[in-house]
Amino acid sequence: MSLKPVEDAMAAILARVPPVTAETVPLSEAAGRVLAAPVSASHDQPPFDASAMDGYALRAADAANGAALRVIGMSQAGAGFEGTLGAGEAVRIFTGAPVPAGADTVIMQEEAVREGDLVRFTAPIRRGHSVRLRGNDFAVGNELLAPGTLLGPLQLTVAAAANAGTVSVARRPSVALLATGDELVPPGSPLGPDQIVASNSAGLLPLLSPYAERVIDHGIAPDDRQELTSRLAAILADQPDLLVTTGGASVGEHDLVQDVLKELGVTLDFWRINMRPGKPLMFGIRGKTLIFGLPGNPVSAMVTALVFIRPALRRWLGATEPETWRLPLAAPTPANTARRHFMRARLVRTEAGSQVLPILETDSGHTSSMVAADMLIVQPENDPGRAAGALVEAIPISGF
Ligand SMILES: Nc1nc2c(c(=O)[nH]1)N[C@H]1C(S)=C(S)[C@@H](COP(=O)(O)OP(=O)(O)OC[C@H]3O[C@@H](n4cnc5c(N)ncnc54)[C@H](O)[C@@H]3O)O[C@H]1N2
Ligand code: MOO
Repeated sequence: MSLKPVEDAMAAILARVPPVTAETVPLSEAAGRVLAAPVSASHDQPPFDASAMDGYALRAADAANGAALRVIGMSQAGAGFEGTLGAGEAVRIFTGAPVPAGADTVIMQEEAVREGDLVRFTAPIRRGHSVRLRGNDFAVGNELLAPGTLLGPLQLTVAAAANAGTVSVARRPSVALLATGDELVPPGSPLGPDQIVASNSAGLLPLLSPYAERVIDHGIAPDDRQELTSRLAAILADQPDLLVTTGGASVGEHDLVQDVLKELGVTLDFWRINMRPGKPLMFGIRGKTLIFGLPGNPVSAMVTALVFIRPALRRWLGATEPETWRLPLAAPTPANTARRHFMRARLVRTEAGSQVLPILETDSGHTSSMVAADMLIVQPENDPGRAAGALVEAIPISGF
């Protein structure tokens, strides 16, 4: 069977992702969610002309030639001056307080000399200075946050300033994980002969959680047709939005996942991708459940999850797909094979700026080389290898 190009596999997966559905959540629970509808301003911000400094509000023309002004009252944040400021008058004012009617300028107190009821200014008066005009931040009706925006600390601050008590966000999918393999034991178990510690789900769970309503780890199923069938049938009966299996994806007699999934009614879209690591990725669908059968090798499982599942989940949430990075190589890359290589790499700081350092380990079972990796260099099919300094495409591993 020929290998499917990475782009075709991605397109086939994205075509199966359902349209965004929205739900309303309180702002206090919206961190990490993706907006499904815009957040627009329901009031002007600031809602009134406000002072940017502690000092005095006045009419610039009155104090232009060093004249003393009479202080007739006070304007505090939350309790503005009621009257209108007239010729030759000033109002003591504090940061955030409404600028009184009649005033056009605020002078900070460091540039003022107070003598009883009078105040004079020691610096040139600049009309309009230190006044935040009503609506200068945003005005009623302005769209402040677009659908697809990930709500982080800065975005939530703006949403709160816009007086949004609730926001409309994308419903998140439920995800089920299942590791397969007779040799696997959970982390922390005594290791018997021929056994391997199951590590894939430990990484997939935190990788997928930011996008998911919940990720349920269903543990380990053995390479036994009957047992695997009943475990997968039980998981599919719950109709998770996504089922992610690892292992058993290849061609050996014990690689049963594909057969069992088919028997359980999964329509297989494809199997085997023109990439390394991760060639034996399976993708299929059953009812509303999208099924990703990841290879068992831990690096392959991580890479296929980063390259395919993460963009699928971003699409699910309507989140803006980030651009890949283009960075200069900190060291040369070797020639590639005919399969696209997602090469472990590390972002390094040099005097010339940020660069990406390839990690030359290519064994897809080699987990310790992943520790230093925070990027994947995307090396094209048949790439002849590049010299240090050449610009290459890279995908950051962390981040949404
Ligand atoms: N004759 C061929 N053999 C293989 C091919 C091939 O095309 N022809 N492809 C190779 C490639 S590429 C990969 S990748 C692997 C994928 O194999 P499977 O998905 O069937 O994975 P397993 O055989 O079950 O396991 C592979 C490896 O990973 C370990 N493993 C499995 N699950 C876990 C887990 N949850 N945590 C940690 N480690 C895990 C397992 O013990 C094996 O060492 O197939 C090649 N073979
Ligand atoms: O495609 Mo496999 O992941 O190279 O070992």
